[in-house]
Amino acid sequence: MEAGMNDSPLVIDVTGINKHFGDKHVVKDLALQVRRGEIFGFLGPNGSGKTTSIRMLCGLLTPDSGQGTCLGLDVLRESAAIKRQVGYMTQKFSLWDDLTIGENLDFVARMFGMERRREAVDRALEELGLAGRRSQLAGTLSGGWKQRLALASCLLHRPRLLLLDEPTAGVDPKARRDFWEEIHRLSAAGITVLVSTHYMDEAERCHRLAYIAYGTLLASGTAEQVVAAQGLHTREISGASLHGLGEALRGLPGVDLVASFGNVLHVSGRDEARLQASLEAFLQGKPLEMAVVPASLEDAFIHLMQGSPDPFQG
Ligand SMILES: Nc1ncnc2c1ncn2[C@@H]1O[C@H](COP(=O)(O)OP(=O)(O)OP(=O)(O)O)[C@@H](O)[C@H]1O
Repeated sequence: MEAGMNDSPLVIDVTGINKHFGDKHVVKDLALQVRRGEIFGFLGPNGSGKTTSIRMLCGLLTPDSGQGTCLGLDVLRESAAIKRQVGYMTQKFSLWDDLTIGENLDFVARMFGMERRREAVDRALEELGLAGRRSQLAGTLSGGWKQRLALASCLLHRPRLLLLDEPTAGVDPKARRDFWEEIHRLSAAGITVLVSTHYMDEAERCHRLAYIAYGTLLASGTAEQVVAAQGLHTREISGASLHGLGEALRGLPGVDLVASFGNVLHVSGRDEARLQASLEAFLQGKPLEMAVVPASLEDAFIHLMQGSPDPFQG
């Protein structure tokens, strides 16, 4: 978290939030506090309730139970007012391909019933570096520029809270980096950002993050805190042939998880002495090397995931 952010007012402050769809309990007792200007990441497997949580926080979906505020407004009773004050970028943001960039923004401004639309559209174009492309058809933009336009649309009505649902899915690395620079600029200007992602590098760019699996928030904090809370000790195994090694290592005493990272394996466990003893015995005489490395955020997430069986399966 940035220096001083601990004193910033809470923009999201909810507890005991629940949501069911039929007999599926998809968000369970969610408690979340996010401060002004913070970039807060939501991570977790598909179907774990990230989108549903975001939709409840921005007033698009009413929780079955719970309490709290978003932007100082009651999440159960004042959802319409919340909706007007947040910017929400959905997973499959939609633009009108056969309208120009300027027309797309003007259309959104009309939907929000904004006054001085021209001014707002000009400002949005300027702020996101789209001014030179005002007359270009949205359908001709690359993925990265489309996403930039979608972000500009969400910002038109000057929201104080941005909710971004997997905003960079399918966008190339350069465009993803630019997008995150923009998110950090917005954060520095006091806009709070709640963002869901499956990318580890993006998780590390958040001030704080939460890991959700099957509706339950399993961990939250800075990336360092989330990793530390898992209490993992990690060894990196490298060598000429790692083929089949993962399977052989899983199940050894002291080995809680094995994860491949390119040409190396991360082998982790909570009991360092048992992990070390098992690996030393296993590796003896084999053309493999072992090094002590810090557990990564991905190791921590895999560990969290392993401890959380999918209640909707079998
Ligand atoms: N409107 C709905 N009606 C019924 N079930 C729903 C509805 N919306 C979501 N669900 C179910 O709720 C669960 C949580 O879905 P949600 O989209 O919130 O997960 P997610 O974490 O955002 O997943 P992903 O990473 O795939 O986007 C899933 O099992 C999903 O099928």
